Amino acid sequence: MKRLSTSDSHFKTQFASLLANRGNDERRVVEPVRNILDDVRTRGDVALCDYTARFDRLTLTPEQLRISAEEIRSEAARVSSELMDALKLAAKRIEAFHKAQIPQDIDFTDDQGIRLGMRWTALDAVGLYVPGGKAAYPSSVLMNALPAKVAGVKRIAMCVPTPDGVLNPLVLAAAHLCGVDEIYRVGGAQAVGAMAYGTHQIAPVDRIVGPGNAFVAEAKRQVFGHVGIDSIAGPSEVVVVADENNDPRLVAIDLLAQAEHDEQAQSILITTHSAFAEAVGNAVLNELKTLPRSKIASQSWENHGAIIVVKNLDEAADIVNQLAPEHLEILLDEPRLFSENIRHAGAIFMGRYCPEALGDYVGGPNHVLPTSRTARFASGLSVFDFIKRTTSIETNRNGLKAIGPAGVSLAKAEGLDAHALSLSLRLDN
Ligand SMILES: NC(=O)c1ccc[n+]([C@@H]2O[C@H](COP(=O)([O-])OP(=O)(O)OC[C@H]3O[C@@H](n4cnc5c(N)ncnc54)[C@H](O)[C@@H]3O)[C@@H](O)[C@H]2O)c1
Ligand SMILES: N[C@H](CO)Cc1c[nH]c[nH+]1
Ligand SMILES: [Zn+2]
Repeated sequence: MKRLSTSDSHFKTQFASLLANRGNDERRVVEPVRNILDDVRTRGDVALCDYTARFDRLTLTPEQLRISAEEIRSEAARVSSELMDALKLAAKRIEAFHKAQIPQDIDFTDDQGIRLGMRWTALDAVGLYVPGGKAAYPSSVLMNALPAKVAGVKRIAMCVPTPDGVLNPLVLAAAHLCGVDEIYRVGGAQAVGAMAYGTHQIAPVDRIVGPGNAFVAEAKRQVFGHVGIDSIAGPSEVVVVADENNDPRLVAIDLLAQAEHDEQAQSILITTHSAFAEAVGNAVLNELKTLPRSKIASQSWENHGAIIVVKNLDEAADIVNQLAPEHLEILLDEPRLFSENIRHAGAIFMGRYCPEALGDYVGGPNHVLPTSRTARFASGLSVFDFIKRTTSIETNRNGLKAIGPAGVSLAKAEGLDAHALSLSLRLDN
């Protein structure tokens, strides 16, 4: 863990190294992923079965890649009613928030009498990647599937690795709840390749969404262009801005809630109070003694964690904007006031009773968010990832007469005679 203070003369250098230290180093996986994708393109399902045997220790025939309706039903039936109710509450809130995102079409006639429009259309087929290597993420099923459903996507295919062949009942229950029944037990780059290029068993999709490890992220990067993708998700991050009126233990736990995701996750505390910073640092070490995922969390905290003591909240806001974190918790008396100065963050959690974990599960907004400082230019998963725009122009002779001559001039200036004629012949008509 790095301790930084803006009063320190080395702060700029130390902070620069903190900023640089983000994202998966995907260079080491570029070649292996390229080979896997080529192999899936060439050998299709046979390659999928080979990689599933190698990485997930599961021997399958191509026909067994898809999880059957009976397996989905029987696994989902094993989920307790308490968990089922929790899934339903989460689904209801996520669905409602994403429904509120549906944008309006545009359709108006301008003062030259030309009718202009823009229409939103859902994608035909999308592929959801649901991570399943180190941990299973039923909540990510809801976060990926529900915006697609709300957008009106007709076909939703889902890939999830099942290490050692173990199905996760809650993952399947979540998929079932969202009406997703095309599910394949394939993970990693091979799953991304199958959804992008198609195999005999898995028809190709138009866009692939969902988080995953470095292999998944790099595979999405390599298939981009052939299909759409949502983003390249890196390791999880949280920045907590807290004053000394917080319980250090709660702040420590919030930092560890990100750290326990992944050894590469990053958790940063920003505070104006150095004694409080010290107390949180100690509380983190204390909590690590009992946390079940302490091995992952302590590596993350040790290598990527930081505590930054600032002189005032303006400095804190400036640092947050430079970090552009995936998640920002504001544990202050007036969180909304502080948030007004934040321009770059994937999602903001305001108030001492609003930890990031609330948004991971049941808040409503999506938990698939821009990482590795990409919140400077990107946003979290939403209905917009599953719809696209088509624009339209409609005019009669009068409208063409009003604006066509300017088009002729521009076409001639570009040396495009057919363009110019396409307009002028009609104007002369
Ligand atoms: N941003 C989010 O919303 C969000 C949500 C959930 C999870 N996550 C992140 O997703 C990631 C999940 O990673 P994971 O590993 O647990 O699951 P995963 O499903 O992403 O990856 C597992 C797959 O990786 C492949 N793989 C493993 N070792 C390989 C190797 N040596 N060569 C080629 N392929 C290999 C295997 O095919 C395996 O099936 C974590 O980093 C987690 O933090 C992010
Ligand atoms: N915090 C993760 C996104 O960065 C999402 C998640 C899923 N389950 C728990 N957390
Ligand atoms: Zn989380």
